[in-house]
Amino acid sequence: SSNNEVFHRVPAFAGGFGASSAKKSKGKKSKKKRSSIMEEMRRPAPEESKKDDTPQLDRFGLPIRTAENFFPPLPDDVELVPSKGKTTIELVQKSMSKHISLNYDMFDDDAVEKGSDNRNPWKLNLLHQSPPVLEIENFFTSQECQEYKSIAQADDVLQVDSATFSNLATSKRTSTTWFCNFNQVPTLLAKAKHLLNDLPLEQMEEAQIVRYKTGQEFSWHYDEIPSTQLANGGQRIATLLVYLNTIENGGGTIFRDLKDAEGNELTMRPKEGSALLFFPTFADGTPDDRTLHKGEVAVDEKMIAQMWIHERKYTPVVPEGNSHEAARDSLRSKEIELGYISE
Ligand SMILES: O=C(O)CCC(=O)C(=O)O
Ligand SMILES: [Fe+2]
Repeated sequence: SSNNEVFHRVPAFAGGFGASSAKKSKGKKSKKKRSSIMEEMRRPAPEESKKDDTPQLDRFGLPIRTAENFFPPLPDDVELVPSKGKTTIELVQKSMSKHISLNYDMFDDDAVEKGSDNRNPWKLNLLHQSPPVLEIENFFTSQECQEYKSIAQADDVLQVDSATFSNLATSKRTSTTWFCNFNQVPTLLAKAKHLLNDLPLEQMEEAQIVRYKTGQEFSWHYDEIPSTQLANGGQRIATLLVYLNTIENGGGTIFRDLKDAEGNELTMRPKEGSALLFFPTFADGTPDDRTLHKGEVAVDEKMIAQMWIHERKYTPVVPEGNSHEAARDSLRSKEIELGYISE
């Protein structure tokens, strides 16, 4: 199909590694050891062993991991500072001190984009202070959202391979992912570059468009990359995702350990054109375990465009032949069109 020149539709397991740092592994190990002994002690006598509520144990006698029990709780002394009150650019900048730089000059004191006369301005909402989680309202126009949805929906040829959960996996992802060629998504590239203070194109991972149909989800995970797989571009220092439609029920992006200003589990409800920006690791590549999150089970169909930002130059791996270089011209045209640079 000619669509294959534009993007490839691939099984949904790629992206979102559900990784764990050395620190987490240690915590997990001691936890599992403890519960293993507990399980041994509670093991039913042989004549009872057919009961349905017998815990499922693996060949080491450890409880079988599920997406819900795999991730250890954060230590009690970890810093968590929810957002209170209204967002100012000063507060955003302060909360971002250990992270990739934003283009602070483009915003006024109230974190509203300056001088965007005839369109809805970008507006930063600091959803959480430490770790920082930001919403960027009006990141995409409605028309841009439609355009990006159709990039994915144009491909009706290849089969979807969805469920990817096994005992060995830490996370379950049942959505469908389309990997875009850089030269097909100049708006996303130009806007990410502009927001992230002229971020080099080479640090951007392949853009993805993800669709969740009713009942589909991406369970708890970290966006960081496993420590054994950092050769290509190092860590993911930022996650940028753009919601392509507004959703009333289900499909939120939820952070397990973060609270909103009212004390509820921090949940971003998908809003057409809004972007969510958060940081799987600090700018130096140290994982930030506080950003454990999930894409909640969708009720209404949900679509997002997303991109991860790397520490260093990243070499694209999909689709075949994809390159940053091939996107230079379309990116430049888009930057001129959006008024980010002059001709
Ligand atoms: O769909 C969402 O709300 C979150 C997606 C996500 O966390 C991911 O793709 O890594
Ligand atoms: Fe994620």
